[in-house]
Amino acid sequence: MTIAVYGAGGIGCYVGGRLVAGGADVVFVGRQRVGDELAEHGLHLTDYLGADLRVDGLRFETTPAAVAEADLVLVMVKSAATEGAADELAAVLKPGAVVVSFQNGLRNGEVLRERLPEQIVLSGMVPFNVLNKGGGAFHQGTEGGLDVQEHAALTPYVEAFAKAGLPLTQHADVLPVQWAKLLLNLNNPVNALSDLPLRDELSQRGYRRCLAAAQDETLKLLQAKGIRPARLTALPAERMPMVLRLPDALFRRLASKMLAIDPYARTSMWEDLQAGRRTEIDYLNGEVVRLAESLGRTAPVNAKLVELIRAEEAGPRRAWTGDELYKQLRS
Ligand SMILES: NC(=O)C1=CN([C@@H]2O[C@H](COP(=O)(O)OP(=O)(O)OC[C@H]3O[C@@H](n4cnc5c(N)ncnc54)[C@H](OP(=O)(O)O)[C@@H]3O)[C@@H](O)[C@H]2O)C=CC1
Ligand SMILES: CC(C)(CO)C(=O)C(=O)O
Repeated sequence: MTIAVYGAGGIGCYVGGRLVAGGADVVFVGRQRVGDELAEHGLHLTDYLGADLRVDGLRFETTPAAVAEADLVLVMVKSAATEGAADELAAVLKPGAVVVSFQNGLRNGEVLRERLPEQIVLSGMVPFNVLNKGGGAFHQGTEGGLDVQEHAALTPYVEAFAKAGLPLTQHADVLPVQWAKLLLNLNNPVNALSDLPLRDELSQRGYRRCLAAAQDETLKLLQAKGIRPARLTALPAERMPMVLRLPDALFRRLASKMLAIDPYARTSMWEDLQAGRRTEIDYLNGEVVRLAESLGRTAPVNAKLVELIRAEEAGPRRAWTGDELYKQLRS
């Protein structure tokens, strides 16, 4: 059984590398620059629990043809690249292959499904953070395995993921899981605008109030739409904004688990801005704006975060304090 990682970047190299370390047959498809980096330094995986793995002898390819024989394809490109990846996969994949989108946002599975009618396409979710440290080193900074839409076709792979230390949790209805993750990802722009590691950012009430405002707005819309987000954290999603607004000392005492984040961890949106790439803002906070529109409402806080990230993408960049940002979101 061959597993392909399609889009070998932060998440792809980490998840694929763990699978190889667990004994799975994995082919990585990604960019030449990443292949060169891995050829020069090898793949070095660490995690917040102290795991430290060196993975050698990777099969790294740069063309879609490399997945022609794959039985399971893990799609791990950024959301804006999904359409292109789907077209490439459609030209080479064998019928019946299983394709899982392990991407943030809600729509990637749909985009893949439309273009891959002969394959089994499932939506998945990565709850943890991976920092690309450069030189072939990738670090998992927060806890979690992998979540995925339930399907019998996944049965042959369950053991490989368990051996990789990234067990698959299957969900009959994955949409509430995706929305629950999206609620957490509403912090991505706040983190990117703060220019701080996640733990430093979430330690400050100013930034937490920004996230709480974005989550409150989203929760009201989800309620109107009849969607109840799944419970991914110790705290139900509905109670998160109230806890985020607590003063720092109280927050540290009552929500210490939320700060149990590796000091290096950042968000993928911060990484995108840092690398001068287009971010996934349209697929995260932009999704909330679209939900509001579909209900004949508005989502001003999330719309403002979209606008601010657009401005950062165009440059020049600046670091916002929590209070400055909160004022902007409320203006
Ligand atoms: N990083 C994280 O901590 C987390 C990320 N996620 C989600 O996982 C997904 C992947 O994120 P991440 O790993 O950070 O992204 P990266 O940008 O690090 O990795 C994606 C890689 O795929 C490459 N790529 C794009 N299109 C193709 C293609 N058609 N064929 C081959 N390679 C391609 C990209 O190259 P290029 O840059 O040249 O386009 C890039 O190297 C996103 O949806 C993200 O939101 C979820 C949880 C945590
Ligand atoms: C894990 C989390 C929420 C934060 O790193 C993420 O999904 C991301 O960075 O995109």
